[in-house]
Amino acid sequence: MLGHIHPNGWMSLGRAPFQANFMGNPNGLSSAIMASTVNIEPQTLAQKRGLSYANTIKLLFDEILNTKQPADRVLANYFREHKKHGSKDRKVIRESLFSLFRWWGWFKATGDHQQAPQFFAMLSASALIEAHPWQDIAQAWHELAQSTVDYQQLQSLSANSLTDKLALVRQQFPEVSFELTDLLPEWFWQVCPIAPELRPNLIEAMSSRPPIWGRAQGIDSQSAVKQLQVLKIDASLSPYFADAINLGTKSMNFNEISVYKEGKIEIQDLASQVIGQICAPEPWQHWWDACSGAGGKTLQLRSLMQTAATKQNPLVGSIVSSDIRAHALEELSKRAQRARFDGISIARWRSDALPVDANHFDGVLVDAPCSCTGTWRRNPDMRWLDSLDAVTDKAALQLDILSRSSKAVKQGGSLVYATCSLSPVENEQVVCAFLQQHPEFSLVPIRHPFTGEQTEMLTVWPFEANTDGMFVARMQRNY
Ligand SMILES: C[S@@+](CC[C@H](N)C(=O)[O-])C[C@H]1O[C@@H](n2cnc3c(N)ncnc32)[C@H](O)[C@@H]1O
Repeated sequence: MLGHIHPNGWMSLGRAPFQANFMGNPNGLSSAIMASTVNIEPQTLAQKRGLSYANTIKLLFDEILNTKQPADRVLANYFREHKKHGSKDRKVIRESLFSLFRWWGWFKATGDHQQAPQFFAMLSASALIEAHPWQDIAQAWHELAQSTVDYQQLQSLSANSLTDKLALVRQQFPEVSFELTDLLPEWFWQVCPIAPELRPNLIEAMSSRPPIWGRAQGIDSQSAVKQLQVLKIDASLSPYFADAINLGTKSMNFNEISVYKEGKIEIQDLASQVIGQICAPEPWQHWWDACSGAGGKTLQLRSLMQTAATKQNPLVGSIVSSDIRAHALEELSKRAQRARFDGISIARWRSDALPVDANHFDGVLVDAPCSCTGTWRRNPDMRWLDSLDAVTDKAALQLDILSRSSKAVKQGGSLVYATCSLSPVENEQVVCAFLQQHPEFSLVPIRHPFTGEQTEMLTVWPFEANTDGMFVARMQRNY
């Protein structure tokens, strides 16, 4: 039986000139996509491999766009079901897929990606823009795209800065007009009114991956860095916080790293570490992490308390961690055990009623659920899967969680509100609405740890120290 050839060049399975090797049965993915292959006869080994990769990436790319499920999740499911992909295959598939989303703001203007040559052109452009090491595959994609643009010439262009990348994409698709602002969705600019002169910095940061940031706990950061360097991990100290460690940009399996397995380092973005630093808990204080999730900030708070403890100022304080998700709290317990932290207890939110005592805590941290626009650098697909609602639909919940949690703060205590959103809708506006309804609280000025600037509410921009984006405001209960 002959396969059905679509006019766009992708072809349902059957007898095809070349049938891409799907390397297994992609259970859970849409069968229409699963069946797609391409009606192009590859000539070289690189083209055959390029075609095979392209089919897998196309299948995943469409699945993510169609179902709006995060790329990370779709990819994890796919690899769980397709064990025969080696680590190199996984890397090419993963990095290429993420690149497509990172540059989708440009690529979507280049034509219909359902057309096979168009999809190959996007893949080769993304590999060139990001200078991926598999240039033989990138060249094969360029050949399969049947582009008339000279590949060697494209390859000779620099791709270091975002302006270089823009020049490169303009060369590859001379008939299309591209702008830097296209790289983030139009609706984002409506809810993130950053000063126009800072826009290019923000776009550049959002179009690249930040390094992996870690935090030393119960170990001196210098000795943690040394142990990591022995394992050939590109680790270095950060100029901002004594416990922060830059782990470089290469992905690694932390479960093979002893300092991690022993709980001596935790993975935590540097912007997220700002929140614990702003909380600055004293060893004798009692803190409540009201939206603790799996405990990234609980562990940081405990570590900071431990580090600050002295004979005169002993570690007698505690942390209570709460979330609505039981599974996240279980994960938190495991992480606390791994770090051998005591003084942390769990109180799950089971209803709107406070799961802890009112008027009790020296400090309450509300790391509220939000749109997560500040983490788009690590999840470039989310900017295209979400819409304006992702930013505008949570303000009422955020204000509600903040108001309910504030009841646990004792007089003279601190209330810290944080999000990983870059929008005032989820940040300043929520804090202002809260302060209007709660005159017993007032803002406490804070110092930006990266810029030194004094401010009342702080947005950590991804371009300041190569991090995610975060927001934080610290308040005090006066009566
Ligand atoms: C930004 S995440 C917290 C991340 C965490 N603090 C960390 O550092 O890893 C927000 C958390 O709020 C929780 N959450 C959502 N709705 C909530 C609610 N109504 N009350 C309490 N927590 C809620 C979510 O389950 C999620 O874990």
